Amino acid sequence: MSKHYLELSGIDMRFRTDKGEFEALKNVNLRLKKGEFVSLIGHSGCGKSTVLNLVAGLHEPSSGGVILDGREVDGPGPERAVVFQNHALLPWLTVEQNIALAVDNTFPHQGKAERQERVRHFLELVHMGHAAHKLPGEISGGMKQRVGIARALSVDPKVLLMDEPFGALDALTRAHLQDSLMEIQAELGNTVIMITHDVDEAVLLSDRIVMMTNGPSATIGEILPISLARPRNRVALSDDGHYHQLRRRVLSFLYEGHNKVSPLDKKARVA
Ligand SMILES: Nc1ncnc2c1ncn2[C@@H]1O[C@H](COP(=O)(O)OP(=O)(O)OP(=O)(O)O)[C@@H](O)[C@H]1O
Repeated sequence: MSKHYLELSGIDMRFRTDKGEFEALKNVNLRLKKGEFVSLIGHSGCGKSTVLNLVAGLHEPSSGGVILDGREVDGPGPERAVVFQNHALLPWLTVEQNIALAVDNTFPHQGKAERQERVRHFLELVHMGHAAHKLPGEISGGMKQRVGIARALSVDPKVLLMDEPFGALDALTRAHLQDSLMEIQAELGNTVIMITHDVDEAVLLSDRIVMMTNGPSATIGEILPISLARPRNRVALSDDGHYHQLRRRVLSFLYEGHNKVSPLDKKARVA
């Protein structure tokens, strides 16, 4: 068995299109330790969501494979929970019912009281206990995202996959959620892969930042370890020289050399 918790090996991903085959990814190799927080960053269209979808089991790679905790990923499953940018809550169910649906589906053999306790626990973890009986349409975008995170965590996933989870939020709400996520991560020790376009977010949250080259045939260009001590404080880091060096390294990867995207390319929207 691999000593790595999550392993992507030799992954190529080709899509069939009207114009023939399109090779989105070429030879992607990545290994995560249990409890590691890894961010994926790269220009729009380089293949970040494709990598996440492969780990989620939503795509099957053209070559190579994904192994999680010693088992090959061959389809979606509750041990790989996904948090999307647009939360994807069911609008006709309350906040509590949205989480209960996931819990009931994943733990059908647990008693009702135990399942209810689990739902409550994760609602409290994201500070949403007070809104348990509200509908998604009655809460803010940031609150919806908290519920989405609670729902994903409530099924005890082996890996949490986050696709730009805070991308649609205003800067202050985003900062609050990043802080909450760091607290939750410190408490639960989840293994996380997060896609982001935000360099500051990547440096603040990650143990490593995986920087992808531009497609087609995108691959991992560089992996940057983030050795900043935890817990991390955004205000203190704003005066930290090492933080700025790391930030600069990511910016230079994205905007210099072969990864540079023309300013005319409207798809380039890396912050
Ligand atoms: N089902 C598909 N069929 C054909 N091409 C696809 C499919 N899914 C993705 N692609 C292509 O693969 C490439 C990578 O797409 P992907 O969505 O993974 O990029 P991304 O880095 O997540 O982009 P963004 O940052 O804009 O969300 C793109 O060129 C995209 O058009």
